[in-house]
Amino acid sequence: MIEIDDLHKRYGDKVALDGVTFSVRPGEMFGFVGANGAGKTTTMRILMGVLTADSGSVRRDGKALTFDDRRRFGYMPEERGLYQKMRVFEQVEYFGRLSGLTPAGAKKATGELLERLSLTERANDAVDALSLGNQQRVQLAVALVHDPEALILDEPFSGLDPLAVDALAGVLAERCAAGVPVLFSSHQLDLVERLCDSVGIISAGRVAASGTVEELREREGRGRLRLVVRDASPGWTASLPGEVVEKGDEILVTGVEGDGQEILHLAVKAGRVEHFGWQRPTLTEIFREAVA
Ligand SMILES: Nc1ncnc2c1ncn2[C@@H]1O[C@H](COP(=O)(O)OP(=O)(O)OP(=O)(O)O)[C@@H](O)[C@H]1O
Repeated sequence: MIEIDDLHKRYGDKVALDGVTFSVRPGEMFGFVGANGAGKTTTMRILMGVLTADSGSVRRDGKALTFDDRRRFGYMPEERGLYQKMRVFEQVEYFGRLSGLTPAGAKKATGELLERLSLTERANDAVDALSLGNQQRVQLAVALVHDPEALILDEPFSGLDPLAVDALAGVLAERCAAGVPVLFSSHQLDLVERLCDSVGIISAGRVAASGTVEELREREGRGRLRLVVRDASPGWTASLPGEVVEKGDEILVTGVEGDGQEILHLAVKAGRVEHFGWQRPTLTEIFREAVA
Protein backbone atom coordinates (compact mmCIF):
# COMPACT_ATOMS: atom_id res chain seq x y z
CA MET A 1 0.00 0.00 0.00
CA ILE A 2 1.31 3.45 -0.95
CA GLU A 3 0.36 6.03 1.66
CA ILE A 4 0.54 9.77 1.15
CA ASP A 5 0.11 11.41 4.50
CA ASP A 6 -0.58 15.07 5.19
CA LEU A 7 1.75 16.56 2.60
CA HIS A 8 2.42 20.28 2.80
CA LYS A 9 4.43 22.19 0.24
CA ARG A 10 4.92 25.91 -0.45
CA TYR A 11 6.72 27.58 -3.32
CA GLY A 12 7.65 30.91 -1.70
CA ASP A 13 4.34 32.42 -0.59
CA LYS A 14 2.31 30.08 -2.75
CA VAL A 15 0.76 27.14 -0.89
CA ALA A 16 0.77 24.25 -3.38
CA LEU A 17 -0.18 21.43 -0.99
CA ASP A 18 -2.15 21.98 2.17
CA GLY A 19 -2.42 18.55 3.76
CA VAL A 20 -2.80 16.00 0.98
CA THR A 21 -3.65 12.52 2.27
CA PHE A 22 -4.71 9.41 0.38
CA SER A 23 -3.54 5.88 -0.27
CA VAL A 24 -3.35 3.45 -3.16
CA ARG A 25 -3.74 -0.25 -2.46
CA PRO A 26 -1.98 -3.06 -4.31
CA GLY A 27 -3.86 -3.80 -7.50
CA GLU A 28 -5.81 -0.58 -7.31
CA MET A 29 -6.09 1.86 -10.19
CA PHE A 30 -6.31 5.31 -8.61
CA GLY A 31 -7.29 8.34 -10.69
CA PHE A 32 -5.90 11.63 -9.46
CA VAL A 33 -7.96 14.52 -10.76
CA GLY A 34 -8.14 18.24 -10.11
CA ALA A 35 -8.18 21.60 -11.83
CA ASN A 36 -5.01 23.07 -13.33
CA GLY A 37 -2.67 24.09 -10.54
CA ALA A 38 -4.51 22.03 -7.89
CA GLY A 39 -1.34 20.17 -6.82
CA LYS A 40 -1.30 16.82 -8.65
CA THR A 41 2.17 17.13 -10.20
CA THR A 42 3.62 18.46 -6.95
CA THR A 43 2.20 15.46 -5.06
CA MET A 44 3.58 12.98 -7.59
CA ARG A 45 7.00 14.65 -7.62
CA ILE A 46 7.16 14.36 -3.83
CA LEU A 47 6.06 10.75 -4.06
CA MET A 48 8.89 10.05 -6.50
CA GLY A 49 11.48 11.99 -4.49
CA VAL A 50 11.99 14.65 -7.18
CA LEU A 51 10.80 17.30 -4.72
CA THR A 52 10.83 17.33 -0.95
CA ALA A 53 7.75 18.15 1.06
CA ASP A 54 7.82 20.83 3.77
CA SER A 55 6.08 18.28 5.99
CA GLY A 56 4.17 15.04 5.74
CA SER A 57 5.33 11.65 4.56
CA VAL A 58 5.17 9.11 1.78
CA ARG A 59 5.23 5.48 2.87
CA ARG A 60 4.95 2.03 1.48
CA ASP A 61 3.43 -0.55 3.78
CA GLY A 62 4.12 1.74 6.71
CA LYS A 63 7.78 2.44 5.92
CA ALA A 64 9.22 5.65 4.43
CA LEU A 65 9.93 5.24 0.71
CA THR A 66 13.60 4.74 -0.11
CA PHE A 67 15.62 5.49 -3.24
CA ASP A 68 15.62 1.76 -4.02
CA ASP A 69 11.83 1.53 -3.69
CA ARG A 70 11.48 4.39 -6.11
CA ARG A 71 13.91 2.84 -8.58
CA ARG A 72 11.55 -0.11 -8.82
CA PHE A 73 8.60 2.21 -9.50
CA GLY A 74 7.59 3.29 -12.99
CA TYR A 75 7.32 7.06 -13.28
CA MET A 76 6.11 9.22 -16.09
CA PRO A 77 6.97 12.81 -15.19
CA GLU A 78 5.00 15.80 -16.45
CA GLU A 79 8.09 17.27 -18.07
CA ARG A 80 8.71 13.91 -19.83
CA GLY A 81 12.39 13.26 -20.38
CA LEU A 82 13.45 11.32 -23.43
CA TYR A 83 16.73 11.67 -25.28
CA GLN A 84 15.49 13.25 -28.48
CA LYS A 85 18.28 11.94 -30.73
CA MET A 86 18.31 8.39 -29.38
CA ARG A 87 16.49 5.65 -31.27
CA VAL A 88 13.29 4.29 -29.79
CA PHE A 89 14.40 0.71 -29.11
CA GLU A 90 17.79 1.73 -27.80
CA GLN A 91 16.18 4.29 -25.50
CA VAL A 92 13.63 2.00 -23.87
CA GLU A 93 16.26 -0.72 -23.50
CA TYR A 94 18.67 1.80 -21.94
CA PHE A 95 16.12 2.87 -19.32
CA GLY A 96 15.38 -0.79 -18.64
CA ARG A 97 19.09 -1.36 -17.95
CA LEU A 98 19.21 1.74 -15.72
CA SER A 99 16.36 0.31 -13.70
CA GLY A 100 18.29 -2.88 -13.08
CA LEU A 101 17.30 -5.27 -15.90
CA THR A 102 19.91 -7.59 -17.41
CA PRO A 103 20.89 -6.86 -21.05
CA ALA A 104 18.84 -9.82 -22.27
CA GLY A 105 15.91 -8.94 -19.99
CA ALA A 106 15.91 -5.31 -21.16
CA LYS A 107 15.97 -6.35 -24.82
CA LYS A 108 13.10 -8.81 -24.38
CA ALA A 109 10.93 -6.42 -22.35
CA THR A 110 11.56 -3.59 -24.84
CA GLY A 111 10.56 -5.72 -27.80
CA GLU A 112 7.35 -6.83 -26.09
CA LEU A 113 6.35 -3.35 -24.99
CA LEU A 114 7.03 -1.74 -28.36
CA GLU A 115 4.83 -4.38 -29.93
CA ARG A 116 2.13 -3.78 -27.36
CA LEU A 117 2.21 -0.02 -27.90
CA SER A 118 2.34 -0.36 -31.72
CA LEU A 119 5.82 1.12 -31.92
CA THR A 120 7.67 -1.80 -33.49
CA GLU A 121 7.81 -0.12 -36.88
CA ARG A 122 9.33 2.97 -35.30
CA ALA A 123 11.91 1.08 -33.26
CA ASN A 124 14.85 2.44 -35.25
CA ASP A 125 13.61 6.04 -35.53
CA ALA A 126 15.06 8.79 -33.41
CA VAL A 127 12.56 10.12 -30.86
CA ASP A 128 12.51 13.60 -32.40
CA ALA A 129 11.28 12.13 -35.68
CA LEU A 130 8.10 10.86 -33.99
CA SER A 131 4.76 12.59 -33.61
CA LEU A 132 3.96 13.84 -30.09
CA GLY A 133 1.54 10.97 -29.52
CA ASN A 134 4.19 8.42 -30.46
CA GLN A 135 6.76 10.14 -28.25
CA GLN A 136 4.22 9.77 -25.48
CA ARG A 137 4.00 6.04 -26.19
CA VAL A 138 7.79 5.78 -25.92
CA GLN A 139 7.65 7.63 -22.60
CA LEU A 140 5.13 5.07 -21.40
CA ALA A 141 7.31 2.21 -22.55
CA VAL A 142 10.15 3.73 -20.50
CA ALA A 143 7.93 3.86 -17.41
CA LEU A 144 6.81 0.26 -17.88
CA VAL A 145 9.88 -1.57 -19.17
CA HIS A 146 11.25 -2.84 -15.85
CA ASP A 147 7.97 -4.40 -14.74
CA PRO A 148 7.60 -1.80 -11.98
CA GLU A 149 6.27 -2.52 -8.51
CA ALA A 150 4.14 0.64 -8.62
CA LEU A 151 3.20 3.04 -11.38
CA ILE A 152 3.06 6.81 -10.94
CA LEU A 153 2.00 8.46 -14.17
CA ASP A 154 1.45 12.18 -14.71
CA GLU A 155 -1.22 12.55 -17.39
CA PRO A 156 -0.27 9.40 -19.31
CA PHE A 157 -3.33 9.56 -21.57
CA SER A 158 -2.97 13.13 -22.77
CA GLY A 159 -2.35 13.38 -26.49
CA LEU A 160 -3.02 9.70 -27.21
CA ASP A 161 -5.39 8.61 -29.97
CA PRO A 162 -8.25 6.26 -29.00
CA LEU A 163 -6.33 3.13 -30.04
CA ALA A 164 -3.34 4.11 -27.93
CA VAL A 165 -5.68 4.93 -25.03
CA ASP A 166 -7.08 1.40 -25.26
CA ALA A 167 -3.61 -0.14 -25.50
CA LEU A 168 -2.40 1.77 -22.45
CA ALA A 169 -5.59 1.05 -20.51
CA GLY A 170 -5.05 -2.66 -21.25
CA VAL A 171 -1.44 -2.57 -20.04
CA LEU A 172 -2.38 -0.72 -16.85
CA ALA A 173 -5.26 -3.12 -16.14
CA GLU A 174 -2.86 -6.06 -16.49
CA ARG A 175 -0.39 -4.48 -14.05
CA CYS A 176 -3.20 -3.89 -11.60
CA ALA A 177 -4.37 -7.49 -11.95
CA ALA A 178 -0.81 -8.51 -11.04
CA GLY A 179 -1.14 -6.54 -7.78
CA VAL A 180 0.64 -3.34 -8.80
CA PRO A 181 -0.74 -0.07 -7.39
CA VAL A 182 -1.31 2.40 -10.23
CA LEU A 183 -1.71 6.13 -9.68
CA PHE A 184 -2.29 8.39 -12.64
CA SER A 185 -3.45 11.95 -13.09
CA SER A 186 -5.81 12.97 -15.83
CA HIS A 187 -8.21 15.66 -16.95
CA GLN A 188 -10.16 13.06 -18.96
CA LEU A 189 -12.82 12.32 -16.38
CA ASP A 190 -14.80 9.92 -18.56
CA LEU A 191 -11.66 7.82 -18.87
CA VAL A 192 -10.99 7.97 -15.13
CA GLU A 193 -14.57 6.93 -14.44
CA ARG A 194 -14.26 4.03 -16.85
CA LEU A 195 -10.86 2.75 -15.71
CA CYS A 196 -10.33 3.55 -12.06
CA ASP A 197 -11.32 1.69 -8.92
CA SER A 198 -10.76 4.80 -6.83
CA VAL A 199 -10.51 8.50 -7.38
CA GLY A 200 -9.02 11.42 -5.47
CA ILE A 201 -10.24 14.90 -6.33
CA ILE A 202 -7.73 17.55 -5.34
CA SER A 203 -8.66 21.19 -5.07
CA ALA A 204 -6.34 24.01 -4.01
CA GLY A 205 -3.84 21.62 -2.43
CA ARG A 206 -6.36 19.51 -0.51
CA VAL A 207 -8.17 16.29 -1.25
CA ALA A 208 -11.75 17.51 -1.62
CA ALA A 209 -13.22 14.03 -2.12
CA SER A 210 -11.88 10.51 -2.42
CA GLY A 211 -13.12 6.95 -2.48
CA THR A 212 -14.23 4.38 -4.96
CA VAL A 213 -16.13 5.75 -7.91
CA GLU A 214 -19.21 3.92 -6.63
CA GLU A 215 -18.87 5.42 -3.14
CA LEU A 216 -18.54 8.93 -4.53
CA ARG A 217 -21.53 8.51 -6.81
CA GLU A 218 -23.56 7.08 -3.96
CA ARG A 219 -22.51 9.78 -1.50
CA GLU A 220 -22.83 12.73 -3.84
CA GLY A 221 -25.94 11.41 -5.55
CA ARG A 222 -28.03 11.33 -2.42
CA GLY A 223 -31.04 13.60 -2.66
CA ARG A 224 -31.22 13.83 -6.48
CA LEU A 225 -34.40 12.48 -8.00
CA ARG A 226 -35.17 12.20 -11.70
CA LEU A 227 -38.74 11.87 -12.85
CA VAL A 228 -40.42 11.65 -16.22
CA VAL A 229 -44.11 12.51 -15.96
CA ARG A 230 -46.26 12.48 -19.09
CA ASP A 231 -49.49 14.41 -19.63
CA ALA A 232 -49.09 16.20 -16.30
CA SER A 233 -51.34 19.02 -15.20
CA PRO A 234 -49.54 22.35 -15.77
CA GLY A 235 -47.70 23.87 -12.84
CA TRP A 236 -47.80 20.70 -10.71
CA THR A 237 -44.07 20.95 -9.89
CA ALA A 238 -44.55 24.25 -8.02
CA SER A 239 -45.37 22.37 -4.83
CA LEU A 240 -42.31 20.08 -4.96
CA PRO A 241 -39.76 20.43 -2.18
CA GLY A 242 -36.10 21.03 -3.07
CA GLU A 243 -34.65 22.62 -6.18
CA VAL A 244 -36.50 21.74 -9.36
CA VAL A 245 -35.19 21.83 -12.93
CA GLU A 246 -37.67 20.99 -15.69
CA LYS A 247 -36.91 19.98 -19.26
CA GLY A 248 -40.21 19.12 -20.92
CA ASP A 249 -41.60 16.09 -19.13
CA GLU A 250 -38.28 15.39 -17.42
CA ILE A 251 -37.83 16.79 -13.92
CA LEU A 252 -34.73 16.81 -11.77
CA VAL A 253 -35.23 17.52 -8.08
CA THR A 254 -32.16 18.09 -5.90
CA GLY A 255 -31.91 18.52 -2.14
CA VAL A 256 -34.58 15.88 -1.50
CA GLU A 257 -34.76 14.67 2.08
CA GLY A 258 -36.14 11.29 3.04
CA ASP A 259 -37.19 8.60 0.60
CA GLY A 260 -38.94 10.82 -1.98
CA GLN A 261 -42.30 9.06 -1.60
CA GLU A 262 -44.07 12.38 -1.11
CA ILE A 263 -42.74 13.53 -4.49
CA LEU A 264 -43.79 10.29 -6.14
CA HIS A 265 -47.27 10.72 -4.67
CA LEU A 266 -47.58 14.25 -6.10
CA ALA A 267 -46.29 13.05 -9.48
CA VAL A 268 -48.80 10.20 -9.65
CA LYS A 269 -51.61 12.64 -8.90
CA ALA A 270 -50.34 15.03 -11.59
CA GLY A 271 -49.86 12.66 -14.52
CA ARG A 272 -48.50 9.38 -15.88
CA VAL A 273 -45.19 8.57 -14.16
CA GLU A 274 -42.89 6.94 -16.66
CA HIS A 275 -39.72 7.15 -14.61
CA PHE A 276 -38.91 7.78 -10.97
CA GLY A 277 -35.47 7.15 -9.49
CA TRP A 278 -32.45 8.46 -7.68
CA GLN A 279 -30.00 9.96 -10.08
CA ARG A 280 -26.36 9.12 -9.58
CA PRO A 281 -24.04 11.86 -10.78
CA THR A 282 -21.24 11.40 -13.31
CA LEU A 283 -17.67 11.91 -12.17
CA THR A 284 -17.69 15.23 -14.03
CA GLU A 285 -20.65 16.41 -11.93
CA ILE A 286 -18.99 15.21 -8.72
CA PHE A 287 -15.79 16.97 -9.75
CA ARG A 288 -17.60 20.28 -10.42
CA GLU A 289 -19.30 20.05 -7.03
CA ALA A 290 -16.08 19.16 -5.18
CA VAL A 291 -13.96 21.95 -6.64
CA ALA A 292 -16.68 24.64 -6.58
N1 LIG B 1 8.37 25.44 -9.40
C1 LIG B 1 7.32 26.12 -9.00
N2 LIG B 1 7.45 27.40 -8.52
C2 LIG B 1 6.38 28.10 -8.08
N3 LIG B 1 5.12 27.63 -8.06
C3 LIG B 1 4.92 26.40 -8.52
C4 LIG B 1 5.99 25.58 -9.02
N4 LIG B 1 5.49 24.37 -9.39
C5 LIG B 1 4.16 24.45 -9.16
N5 LIG B 1 3.82 25.65 -8.64
C6 LIG B 1 2.47 26.07 -8.21
O1 LIG B 1 1.96 25.10 -7.32
C7 LIG B 1 0.58 24.86 -7.56
C8 LIG B 1 0.37 23.37 -7.85
O2 LIG B 1 0.95 23.05 -9.12
P1 LIG B 1 0.94 21.60 -9.76
O3 LIG B 1 1.80 21.65 -10.97
O4 LIG B 1 1.26 20.62 -8.71
O5 LIG B 1 -0.60 21.45 -10.18
P2 LIG B 1 -1.32 20.36 -11.10
O6 LIG B 1 -2.53 19.92 -10.36
O7 LIG B 1 -0.36 19.32 -11.52
O8 LIG B 1 -1.75 21.23 -12.36
P3 LIG B 1 -1.97 20.83 -13.94
O9 LIG B 1 -3.25 20.06 -13.99
O10 LIG B 1 -2.09 22.18 -14.58
O11 LIG B 1 -0.76 20.06 -14.37
C9 LIG B 1 0.20 25.79 -8.72
O12 LIG B 1 -0.36 26.96 -8.17
C10 LIG B 1 1.50 26.09 -9.39
O13 LIG B 1 1.46 27.35 -10.01
